[in-house]
Amino acid sequence: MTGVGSAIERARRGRRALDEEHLAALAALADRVRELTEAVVLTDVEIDELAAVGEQVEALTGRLAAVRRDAPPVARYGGHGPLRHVTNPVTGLGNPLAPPLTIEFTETGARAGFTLNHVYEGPPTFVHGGITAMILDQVLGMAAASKAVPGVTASLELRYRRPTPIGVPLTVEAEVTGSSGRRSHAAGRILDPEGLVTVEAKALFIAPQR
Ligand SMILES: CCCCCCCCCCCCCCCC(=O)SCCNC(=O)CCNC(=O)[C@H](O)C(C)(C)COP(=O)(O)OP(=O)(O)OC[C@H]1O[C@@H](n2cnc3c(N)ncnc32)[C@H](O)[C@@H]1OP(=O)(O)O
Repeated sequence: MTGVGSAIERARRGRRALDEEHLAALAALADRVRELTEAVVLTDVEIDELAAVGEQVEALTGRLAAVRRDAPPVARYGGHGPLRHVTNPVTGLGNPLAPPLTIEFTETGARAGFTLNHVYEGPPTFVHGGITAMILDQVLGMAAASKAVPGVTASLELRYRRPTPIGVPLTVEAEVTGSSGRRSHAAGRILDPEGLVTVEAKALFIAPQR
């Protein structure tokens, strides 16, 4: 077996699934680490306190790393449905880097409401463009996977129309615009609280060959 498709399938099959209780505990830990990350970004404590907290965090990292998996786990959310990648950097409940977004499927695609804090800041008071690109890639990809053919991103085109603000409710939405064979096309956008488009995206997803 060669090719990206079989590599993805082999990797998924080899991952150990978490039960609901374990997933809930991992998600709670990831939430605490999100709070820690925001506290690091905004802290104004003295240098000695920074060093002291750093030592404590190092000790906690050692406790978690004491028993390691070879690769991140998968789980069925709510104990049913498909195996999900619980450490996806956009939606993963178990990944502190993920905001995380809860994506709903719509008639034509997918959408999510979310708010980003200063951890995701690029230009002062605005979201980093790489972060909005990552979110759009994921949501367009999920729209394509649910309404057309699941695939990896072959191209992603972005238009940054206005800055995306930090700390306010945002919406991301995507719809499938076409599909043929192994290819799915999707379009989407991020909207600010007034409904103004901040970033527009178009993407092509291709189902990898086995
Ligand atoms: C088991 C499956 C699971 C899949 C998973 C599902 C996940 C459920 C959704 C979750 C949502 C995730 C959303 C985030 C998804 C990432 O972030 S994926 C990570 C980023 N992307 C990558 O790493 C992809 C890297 N690239 C590749 O692996 C390969 O280039 C690809 C895209 C699989 C294509 O390779 P290939 O199958 O060998 O392609 P090839 O036969 O050359 O081309 C096929 C056709 O597409 C066209 N094409 C290829 N590339 C392009 C392009 N960039 N632009 C235009 N046309 C192109 C070709 O011209 C060709 O057309 P035809 O000749 O058929 O008319």
